[in-house]
Amino acid sequence: MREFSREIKKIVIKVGSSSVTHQNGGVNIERIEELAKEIVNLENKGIRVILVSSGAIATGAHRLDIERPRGDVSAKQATAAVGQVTLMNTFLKAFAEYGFSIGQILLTRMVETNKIMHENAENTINRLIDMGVIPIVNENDTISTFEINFGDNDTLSAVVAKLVDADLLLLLSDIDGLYTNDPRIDEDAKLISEVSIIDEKLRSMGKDAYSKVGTGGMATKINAAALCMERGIDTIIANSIDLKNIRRIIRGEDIGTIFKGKTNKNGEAFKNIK
Ligand SMILES: Nc1ncnc2c1ncn2[C@@H]1O[C@H](COP(=O)(O)OP(=O)(O)O)[C@@H](O)[C@H]1O
Ligand SMILES: N[C@@H](CCC(=O)OP(=O)(O)O)C(=O)O
Repeated sequence: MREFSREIKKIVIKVGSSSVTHQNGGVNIERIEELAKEIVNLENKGIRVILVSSGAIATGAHRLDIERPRGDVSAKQATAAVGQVTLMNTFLKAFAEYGFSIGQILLTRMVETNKIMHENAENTINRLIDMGVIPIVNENDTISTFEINFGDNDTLSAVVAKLVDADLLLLLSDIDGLYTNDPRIDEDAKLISEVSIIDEKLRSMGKDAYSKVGTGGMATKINAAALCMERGIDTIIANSIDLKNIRRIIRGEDIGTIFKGKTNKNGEAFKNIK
């Protein structure tokens, strides 16, 4: 069984585009319904959950019946604006099934560096949590072009985990975890169970996304884990294909790849350090 650096009371779960949409970009209703069920189950156990969901661009393109825009930034932004509505509508219905409300939070990475934005985002998310509402975060693609260019909701989810001082960041993707190489191109690649140091060798294993809908691949997930590690927050990358993985992971089962948060010399996880 796994030991976490902190007792798990608050977690950030990030789902990638490939987890909430089908290959053609259409919203994966079944997956979203299962996700809502798992999250509500955690909430009922007293574990607070903040969800970060990608998929706005993929969903928007499907809705508009256009190819997913690649290079054209304003086309991506407009497509995301359409898809975000469909995505949230699906989450709204899925959580309503269990009597839970959701709150939409659109952020940019600037919350990390801008003190006022940081405080406002922190206050809003914390207030939603206090109200028993599930915050659902995506990047604000209309005003932010950095993330949209790099497809990097992974880093944004780490920023959110730090912002709310989460005990765990769970990155759910279309793959079992970090392998020694992309297993879609290298059949000898091996799954790594635990990472305690992120060095150049490890970074070089994380390649770009192979799928049509995902962006950033493992490289951005390793970046996210590195940000959390510094704050003593564990990060786990696991497969969203079976969402019961969420409860298994929380039970301490050895699923996916864990990046262990740094601890101080007494072995205690760093906490409440800005
Ligand atoms: N070392 C690696 N281990 C596992 N997957 C990798 C690795 N390098 C690249 N990948 C690719 O990263 C993809 C996951 O990233 P991405 O498609 O961006 O997912 P998401 O949409 O969930 O953010 C995998 O499907 C795989 O093709
Ligand atoms: N804001 C964009 C995020 C794109 C993105 O980061 O995608 P992913 O690599 O699937 O997490 C969207 O919702 O489409």
